[in-house]
Amino acid sequence: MARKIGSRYTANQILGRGSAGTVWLGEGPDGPVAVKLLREDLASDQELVGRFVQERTALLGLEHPHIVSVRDLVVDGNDLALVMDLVRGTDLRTRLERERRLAPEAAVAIVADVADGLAAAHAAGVVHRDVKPENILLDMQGPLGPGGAHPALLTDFGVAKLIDSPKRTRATKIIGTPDYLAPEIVEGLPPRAAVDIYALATVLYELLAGFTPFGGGHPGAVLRRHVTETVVPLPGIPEELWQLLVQCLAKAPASRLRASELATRLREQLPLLAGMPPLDVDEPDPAEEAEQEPAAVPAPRGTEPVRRRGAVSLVPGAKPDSNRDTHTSMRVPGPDELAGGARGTARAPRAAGAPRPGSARHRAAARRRRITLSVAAVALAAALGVGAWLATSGDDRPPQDTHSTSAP
Ligand SMILES: Nc1ncnc2c1ncn2[C@@H]1O[C@H](COP(=O)(O)OP(=O)(O)OP(=O)(O)O)[C@@H](O)[C@H]1O
Repeated sequence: MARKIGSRYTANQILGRGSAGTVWLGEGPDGPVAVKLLREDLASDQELVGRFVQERTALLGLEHPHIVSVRDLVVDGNDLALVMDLVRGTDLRTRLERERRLAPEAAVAIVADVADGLAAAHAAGVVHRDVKPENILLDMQGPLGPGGAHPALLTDFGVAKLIDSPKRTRATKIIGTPDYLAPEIVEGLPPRAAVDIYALATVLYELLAGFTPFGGGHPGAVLRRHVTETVVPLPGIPEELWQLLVQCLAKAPASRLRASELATRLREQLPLLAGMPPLDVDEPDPAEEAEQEPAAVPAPRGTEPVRRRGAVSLVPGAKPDSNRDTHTSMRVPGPDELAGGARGTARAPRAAGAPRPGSARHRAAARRRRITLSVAAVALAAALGVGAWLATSGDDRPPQDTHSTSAP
């Protein structure tokens, strides 16, 4: 059923739902658009509306072939909507679910596109903060690139930051998706451009392997692995590509490549990857994961049971508006839980048919948890000895001296 959005747009048909609202196929004065209509409880939050207006310039200013541009912001009665370029295609999560693993050439081509988009955003002083397959759209009407990959566009720029509440984030929480969270965020540092590189390298690993390097099990264990564990090599991956991944998954943000360098280096590798089939990597064993999960993060006495999964809203207290398991709440893990977690549990991929390495406790479904976390900074700091999990509602812009990048 069609509905008016402000005076200039009509929303005609639902394209998809996320945790923040519903995306519609719409029509505007200049033709078809995608309209992200935020949930009513978000739209009625005056503080949030104020921030949308404040961030208007940054949101509307990002123009790049690999970024889904925001064309307009509509604040109209109970409606708060972002009007975006319409991408006719699918998101990368859907493709990955369908194919399980991508051929290296296609994976690298997609990630190089996203790196180009990030380079432009970082040069404009914007950090995405939520790079993940759900936020990468594939334009099926665009020309086919290397490995048969359609052009990839990064979407949802600045949305995580806007929807995140300063009141709550100033205290002790982070918004994000644990599988893709850079270690420095876990350590309480403000998110700079390098967090996007880490997240994008995680996406590349996931496209190649079929699972993320540090995911699986309890969200607290996932965060701990980002800080303490090293990524385990993927069988059969070309050495140069592996070195690139390792560099971009470095614990130290300064060691990671900048987005423009990453795009260039990835594209240099494309000829070597032409025709290579998807890597033959066996999935970690779900049965072993089920056995080991509880031991990794034991429930402390006298606390509520951990809620392990389930879609919840991006904003605490609001009803979920998603039919996908992309956000999960968790109870704050206590110091005992974190300190008592299993050691050396980073995913250990193995060549198909090789014996299991013994510590595979990762369910396929658990790999895809998209989680919004509220965590106690002090508790984690005590447990890890690395600092607090602090969400920052402060300036997300990368310091120009360390991570500014040039638009391609
Ligand atoms: N600009 C767009 N053009 C076409 N389809 C889009 C566009 N933006 C989003 N969609 C579709 O709408 C769906 C929901 O998008 P949305 O950004 O709300 O949620 P998400 O990113 O999948 O999840 P979450 O916001 O919970 O992380 C996407 O999966 C995609 O299929």
